[in-house]
Order: sequence, then C-alpha cells, then structure tokens
Amino acid sequence: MKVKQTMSDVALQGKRVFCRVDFNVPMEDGIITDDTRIRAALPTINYLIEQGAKVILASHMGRPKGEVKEDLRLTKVGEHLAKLLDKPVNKLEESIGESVEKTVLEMNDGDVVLLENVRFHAGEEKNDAELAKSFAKLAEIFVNDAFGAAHRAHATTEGIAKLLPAVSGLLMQKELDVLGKALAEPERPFTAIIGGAKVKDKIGVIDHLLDKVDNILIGGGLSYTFTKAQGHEIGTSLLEEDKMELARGFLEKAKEKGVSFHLPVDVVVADEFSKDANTKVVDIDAIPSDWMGLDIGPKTRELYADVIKNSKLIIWNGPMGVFEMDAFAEGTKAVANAMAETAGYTIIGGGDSAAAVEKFNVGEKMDHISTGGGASLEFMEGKDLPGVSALNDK
Ligand SMILES: Nc1ncnc2c1ncn2[C@@H]1O[C@H](COP(=O)(O)OP(=O)(O)O)[C@@H](O)[C@H]1O
Ligand SMILES: O=C(OP(=O)(O)O)[C@H](O)COP(=O)(O)O
Repeated sequence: MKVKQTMSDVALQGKRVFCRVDFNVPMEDGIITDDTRIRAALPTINYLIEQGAKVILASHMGRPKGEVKEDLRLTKVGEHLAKLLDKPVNKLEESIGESVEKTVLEMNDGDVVLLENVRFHAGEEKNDAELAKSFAKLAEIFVNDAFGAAHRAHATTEGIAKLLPAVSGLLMQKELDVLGKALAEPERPFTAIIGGAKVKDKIGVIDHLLDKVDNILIGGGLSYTFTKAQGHEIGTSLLEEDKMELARGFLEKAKEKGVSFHLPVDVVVADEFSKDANTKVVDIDAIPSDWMGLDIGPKTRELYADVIKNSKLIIWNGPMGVFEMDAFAEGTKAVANAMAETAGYTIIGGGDSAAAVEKFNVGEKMDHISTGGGASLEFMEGKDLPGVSALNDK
C-alpha cells in the first residue's frame, strides 16, 4: 500500500474538517458497554482541536439499513465524548442538509460537532456520489480515522475522499503502521493464532499468513474441518464439509513452506451446545460420535502456550473455544494468559479476540489491540482497504 498523507501534511487552522471516526460501540439498554473505540479516536480529535480546526465528526452505528432507528442514534456517544474531551460536543439530529450546513458555518475554531449516524441514509453504504457531495459540502478537509470501517467503500470512508484533500488520522496511522510493519518485517519466530467459528471467513488470512509465519496455531470451531480432513472422527463438532479439500491444501502448503501447523491434540467435548452440558476431555482421535468439541484441551493449551512464549511476534484472531460459556473458556483464557506473559510483541486482531482479552483482564498487557475486526482481517489477507486507498498519496 502506498504511503498516505497525514494531518501534518495539511493546514488545519480555522478549517472545517470532516473527520470520519468509528464510534460503532456496543450498547445495552442505551448504555455504552465498551468505549475503547471512542477513546482510541481521542488523540486525533484533540490534535484537531489544538490545531484550531472546526471538528465535524461522523460515524456509523450498527446497521440501520438506510432508515432512522431511534436506538442507533449517536446521542449517548456524543454525551460520553463530551465527558472524555471535557468540552461541549454539539450532537446534531442529522448528518446532511441545510440546517447542518448552517451549523457548521457558524462553528468557532476548536469547536466539536458530532453528526447523526451516517447510515440513516441509504446512500452511505452504497457509496452514493450525491450523498458524498452533501458530506463534502460541510468541510474543507477530510480526515479518516475510522480504521474499523476502512474495509468499507462507503460515502463517508471512500466517496468523500475523492472530493476533498484526504488524509489519515492518528489511529488510522497507528493501526496501519503496527499491522504493516508486523507483516512486512516480522521478528521471528512469528506465530499466528487463528480461531473462531468459520473456516470460510479465515481462508484468505490463513493462506496469506502461510507465506509469512513460522508457526500457525489453530483452535476454535474452524479447527474441526482440519481435524476431519486429517481423517479423524469429529462427532457433531462444527464442520464445513466443502472446505475440507482447502484445509488439506493448507496443510500441504505449510509443509512446503516449512511452517509448523499446529492443530489441537485434545479437546473439551460436550453432549450438547449449552453451558450446562455434560463435558469431558478427550484426545483428538477419540471424539465420541454424538459429542461436539467446544474448546481446546489441557495438553493443547500447554503446547500452544509454549509456542507463544517462544515467539518474538504473535498475531491472534479468533477464540479457541466457545469462551462466552465458562465451561469452554479455558482454552481461550490460556492463550490470552500466554500472550500476556510472552516477551514477544503481541497483536490482537479485533473482534471476539479483543473481547476475550478484556474478559480475562489482560488487555493492558497486549502490545496492540486493533480497533477493527473485519478491517484487520482484510489487512492481514493482504487486501487493499478502500478507506485507505482513497486518501491522498504522500
Ligand atoms: N468449537 C467451537 N464450536 C462452535 N463455535 C465456536 C467454537 N469455538 C469458538 N466458537 C465461536 O466462535 C465465535 C467467534 O467466531 P468468529 O466470529 O469467527 O471470530 P472473530 O470474531 O474473532 O473473528 C465465538 O462466538 C465462539 O463462541
Ligand atoms: O464493528 C465493525 O466491524 P468489526 O466488528 O468487524 O470490527 C465496524 O464498525 C464496521 O462495521 P460494519 O461491519 O457494520 O461495516
């Protein structure tokens, strides 16, 4: 990916800046349950304020599909942001139109406005050119700090970048720097841990990482497709039958490339998908035909922890088991703890793995927790991110 312009490449004093952030935070009953993404955008927002810009913040929240959904308004986010900034945030009820235009023209240097959820307009996700123009009309400069949405070619991430001088924000830069450097000049041994539910979603990542890493540790629901491909009985565990051939191909590719490809050697099996299920630990070649694997077993945990502790760089994406249920959380916990204890550089690829390290209280011990789940996955697949590609080249 080409090197992109940053905020230091443009004059910001007195300018209206349209700053795209990812404030898509989890909410329960109107309360923000994790404000990581809001905090992660503070350095950029504070920098813009210090530079005397007029800061117009834009974000999506959830997937309202082009309609106004009351529970997906950004009102609570605005209130919380004002507390974090210790400064008023003028949260608007719309994101485009005459009244918004009037408000932004009346802003003073250093003021902060938060537009309403941009996905209340159907054109946002369609990257509609007219809608992009309506957003661009509000400002003189575009700053993209929404790494979490950088894999989306939407009006506020891609379309607008073609209409205004477009540069990256500090969070965006940091994410690209950390992930980019890790993949381009990895410290070795370099280990990737891949878990989660679906092989389908991780094919591109596994394929791309096989060209880069020394070790791959596989866990979670997707491991059973590999285990089955090796000829073992997997009972009623998660299986993507049409991906077995591909799994075999990955095992072959690993051999050719000299990558140590680790699969679970034992698993925690359950007689049903439930927190109250009967469970037992079995070796990988002894899964009973009517039981399902829901976590990696103790031998695997130890083996994976050893590899992690002997690595200089570790990237983790996807839980090792159904960590939301205590009975199947030990594998994910063991990996999280090993990540916390290793002297190697640790990167968490967003999504469920980020939730897991927080759940096990080791978030602060990680070197980098990405604010993007899908975005970091696509980056690790070697794909171009439209929200980044559209920014001005250096
Ligand atoms: N053995 C398993 N069987 C079924 N589901 C699993 C298993 N292991 C993990 N999961 C589930 O996978 C989900 C996460 O999958 P995924 O979305 O692919 O990960 P991520 O969000 O990290 O990319 C979790 O909700 C977890 O409960
Ligand atoms: O939460 C997000 O994605 P993620 O859960 O993959 O990190 C981003 O805000 C993007 O949201 P989207 O997947 O609805 O486009």
